[in-house]
Amino acid sequence: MLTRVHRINRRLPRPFRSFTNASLFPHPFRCTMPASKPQPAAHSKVLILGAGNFGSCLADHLGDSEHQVFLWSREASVVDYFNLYHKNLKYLTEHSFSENVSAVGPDLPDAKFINEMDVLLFAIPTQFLRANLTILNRSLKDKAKLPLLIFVNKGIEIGTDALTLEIIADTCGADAAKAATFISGPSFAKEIVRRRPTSVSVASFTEAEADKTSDLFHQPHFRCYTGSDPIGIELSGALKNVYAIAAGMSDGLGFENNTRAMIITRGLAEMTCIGTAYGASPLTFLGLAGVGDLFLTCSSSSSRNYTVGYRLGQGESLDKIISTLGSVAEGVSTAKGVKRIIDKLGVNAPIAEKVYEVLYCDKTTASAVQELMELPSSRELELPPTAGGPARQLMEKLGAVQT
Ligand SMILES: NC(=O)c1ccc[n+]([C@@H]2O[C@H](COP(=O)([O-])OP(=O)(O)OC[C@H]3O[C@@H](n4cnc5c(N)ncnc54)[C@H](O)[C@@H]3O)[C@@H](O)[C@H]2O)c1
Ligand SMILES: O=P(O)(O)OC[C@H](O)CO
Repeated sequence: MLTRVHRINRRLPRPFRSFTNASLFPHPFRCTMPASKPQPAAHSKVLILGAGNFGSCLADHLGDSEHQVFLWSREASVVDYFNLYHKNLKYLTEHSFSENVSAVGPDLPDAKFINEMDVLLFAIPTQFLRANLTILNRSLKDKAKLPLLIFVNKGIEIGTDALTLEIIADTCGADAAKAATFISGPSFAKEIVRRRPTSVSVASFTEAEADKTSDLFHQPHFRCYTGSDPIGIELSGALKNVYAIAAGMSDGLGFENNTRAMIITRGLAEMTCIGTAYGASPLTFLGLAGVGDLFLTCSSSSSRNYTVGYRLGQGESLDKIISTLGSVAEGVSTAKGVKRIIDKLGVNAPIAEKVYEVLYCDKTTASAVQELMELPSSRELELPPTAGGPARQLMEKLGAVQT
């Protein structure tokens, strides 16, 4: 049954198989050649780095699809407990994991182990990715035969304002970044382990790599839609976290449905303007990773970013919220990078600005909302006239040739 779904997908004409913006918004950097070693038809060996909520749920999903999955945790207690009970000591604690998943760690696996893998999947929060990739790169000797590289984090690095593509290029080289694939979209871990119908965007500059990732993950309860705008997909995932904080703040202050709908819709307009000025396709923000994930996280207390905002709106301090959340809320650190990016691009993004001011400039949530509501009237939808500076710089760093 599952294999049949894959076959049907592969037979469809290309326009129906994948969402690609190439004709409308030609990305001059698309690569068509496969870059990672050939993937086995079944029983791939997958190393998932990061045994938090999302790494664990994806390990379970791939284990259920008969892949051989190794889940790396940097905590010895999590590794031992998992291998004894097939449960995660800290995250999704009620769930019994697939027998095809075993835990490894706390040290990062050695070069021999890494090179036996068909797939490396990174589910590490953005701020810790650079350090881990730097160590791991020492094991990736043969750059012509890399494992398939998949990234699921949704954030912007503090200090550098780097997207994950740039972190990969800095640590593992331009070819690894061009081959990297990104999964993003409305996907709460706790629903994926219960096999609730879910869909995600999968993007890479290298079409064949996005197809491989889609093939690996696609199941009747977990649909993948491929695309070729990884910059837009990355920005979507990072930015929606900031707007989820704003929506949570509004609810925490006691505002109701009209206000949340306003934040979601104006948030989408801001995200699209920021992305377009950055050099992404505006259409990407209408996909699962954009508006899909924005809807999800702005309207559910299951979202950690929404929860941070809600508790701020209720009057709790950021320090207390972070120290008791028990899990990462990427929007808190990402708000810093977003503020610098919008300043540099000269994009009007008042909601993102106010979130930054509440988090880092001691502005109260009530005055942030009041200031937003007192802004003069403006045109509703206007994309920035110039596009692409940061994306062009990033692609120059990748040494990507025009095709
Ligand atoms: N939870 C979700 O539903 C979900 C869905 C999609 C994407 N994501 C994204 O996936 C990423 C991970 O999120 P999560 O929900 O698994 O977070 P989490 O808070 O549940 O887990 C974080 C994991 O990172 C590990 N970690 C912390 N510091 C580390 C370090 N210095 N080096 C290596 N590992 C370290 C922790 O041990 C833990 O295993 C985030 O970018 C998040 O935005 C999460
Ligand atoms: O809990 P959040 O806010 O980090 O959201 C998790 C995922 O990004 C939802 O797609």
